[in-house]
Amino acid sequence: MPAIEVNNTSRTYGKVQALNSISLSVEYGELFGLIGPDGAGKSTLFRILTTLLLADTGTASVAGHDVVQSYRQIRKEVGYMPGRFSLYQDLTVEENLRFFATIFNTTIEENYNLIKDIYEQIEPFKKRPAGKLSGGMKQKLALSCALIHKPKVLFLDEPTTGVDAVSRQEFWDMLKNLKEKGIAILVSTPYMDEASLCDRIALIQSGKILQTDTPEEIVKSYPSPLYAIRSNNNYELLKVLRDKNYTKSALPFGEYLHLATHTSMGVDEIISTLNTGNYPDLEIKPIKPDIEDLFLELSREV
Ligand SMILES: Nc1ncnc2c1ncn2[C@@H]1O[C@H](COP(=O)(O)OP(=O)(O)OP(=O)(O)O)[C@@H](O)[C@H]1O
Repeated sequence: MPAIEVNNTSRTYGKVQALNSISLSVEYGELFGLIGPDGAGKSTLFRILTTLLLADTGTASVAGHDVVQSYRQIRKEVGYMPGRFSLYQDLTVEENLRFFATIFNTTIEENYNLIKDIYEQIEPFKKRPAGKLSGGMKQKLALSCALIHKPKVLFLDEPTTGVDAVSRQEFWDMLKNLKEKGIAILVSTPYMDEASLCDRIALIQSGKILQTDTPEEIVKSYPSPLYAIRSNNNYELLKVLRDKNYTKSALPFGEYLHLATHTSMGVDEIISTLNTGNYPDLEIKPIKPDIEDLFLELSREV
């Protein structure tokens, strides 16, 4: 039986359809990413799976227990790191951890093995109030607190939002170690670059899952030839490209434009359609799509 199973789950808030018939399953030892922008419905799904919110329709089970009938059992067996860290700001690092251990009827010592690698990094600051920690340290403490009762399933809602790049990388390394211990991990993120660090991902937008697969397969399913283009006037170039009949989509991506074409074209062929005098430093190269390209492609179809 999967660690998490969701079948046709929907939830509305008034007129807002936050989740629209979501289905997914996550195995033990799997790191599963829920990838989507703000407002996609990620937190709503987390709240349903951690038994804090009821779905309107559909069924879901976590660690083999139904989220409605066996909510007490689920609360004992899962760890949850909500979007905004759930730490007590006035309590010290050590007091926070002891508090979470106590409410789950355990001790720091009993499960120290599971959090050792993470907690060791913040232990030098154990007398510091949680409110005075950096973002990266808060994140490590929140993860330690979510793990202290040895959960079978871990829910992490945007754990890396607002955390510096080095801490983000360290955090993903920690998740890899945890899944190797057999814990199922459902993690949400708005950062597309983090998607490739998951075993499988679901792309979610406006309450709907657009696609579920491994990051590699998701990227492979991108349907068009793709080029990165840069010039001294990307704004105008974007408008020009969007008017070409070979263009399927043209979108800004940092300092480049990503151009998807209906059929495969040589770089020279594309250049020959542009008034190159207007773009003295034009640069164009075929590229492999990444998850963000696919996400935007799928979003266009919704
Ligand atoms: N309590 C609520 N009352 C009304 N609407 C809500 C409530 N909670 C969420 N929503 C709406 O439901 C939709 C999904 O929100 P949700 O918080 O699940 O998304 P999210 O992907 O987690 O994004 P975020 O990171 O912004 O929280 C959004 O349109 C949001 O405005």
